[in-house]
Amino acid sequence: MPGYPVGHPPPGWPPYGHPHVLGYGQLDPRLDRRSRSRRRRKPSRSRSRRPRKGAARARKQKPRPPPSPPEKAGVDGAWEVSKEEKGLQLTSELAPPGVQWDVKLRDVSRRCFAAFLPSPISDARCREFFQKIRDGTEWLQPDGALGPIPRKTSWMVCQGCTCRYRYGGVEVEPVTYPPWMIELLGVYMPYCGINNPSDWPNGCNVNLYENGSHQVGWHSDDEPLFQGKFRDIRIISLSLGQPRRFDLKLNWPEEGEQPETHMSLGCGSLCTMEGMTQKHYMHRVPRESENLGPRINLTWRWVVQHAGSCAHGRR
Ligand SMILES: O=C(O)CCC(=O)C(=O)O
Ligand SMILES: [Fe+2]
Repeated sequence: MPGYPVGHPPPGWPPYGHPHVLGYGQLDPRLDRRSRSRRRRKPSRSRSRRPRKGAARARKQKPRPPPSPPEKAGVDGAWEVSKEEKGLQLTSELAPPGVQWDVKLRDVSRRCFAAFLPSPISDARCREFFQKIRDGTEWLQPDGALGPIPRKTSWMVCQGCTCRYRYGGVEVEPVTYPPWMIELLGVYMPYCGINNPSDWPNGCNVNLYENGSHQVGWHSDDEPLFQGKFRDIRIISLSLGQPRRFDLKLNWPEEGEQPETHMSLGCGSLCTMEGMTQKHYMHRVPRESENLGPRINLTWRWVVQHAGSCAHGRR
């Protein structure tokens, strides 16, 4: 698909592997900004480099404002070269006729886009998926700098990928896509114009927000695995359960620009972040009133820079 990096599943796709949860963690979101691209500190000699099974490893991190703005690369003062020049096609353009994506963020100068699709499936089906995921995931709630992170989480990958997810001083072991993930991808990818399983996302961050106090602070999904600071990428997010607010914020707003974009992500809805959004924007799910019900969110991504030790990296 022009403009999009895609995963390359191994022979034997789709994977019906056994869930294999080893560990996961992330920076304490009470710091309210979770930049995941910080340099890692040297590991202390007395500690093993590998996280122990079933647990995540976290180190103290200090919040840091975004670095100074990058140089502009486009013409006539544009931040980036144009979408047309790059051949970037948006989900709203790739989706089949009749599927009405609402492009909520259209930042042409930065080649950043975010779109929303209300639930295309029935409430009953959404509830079924919610239960399958809630009961079929070994949820982890690792410690951040100030205690347990305020949500539960898992990092899932297509069969054969062994890439850990490292961000915010935390290293997370991968879990192979369980059968319900394959089912979900089969239902939702066609709404995004992705019809061939070999083009499906090969990684997914799964979060469980048990109530309104669960949240994720400002961050961007800019880890080297996805290369979102350097090229167009697409992240597709599915929300199930309690509707929650989702905010996007410009890193380097210019005079007169609206710095924030807000959405409400309801049960069964999809939301995308496309192009260079992980370079120019941060996003978050803010804390709300405690008595809100549970929500599950899946953010599908394409791992394009596999670890040297990963079989996918060696092919
Ligand atoms: O829950 C959401 O909608 C966003 C989750 C997120 O930003 C992430 O997993 O990186
Ligand atoms: Fe994110």
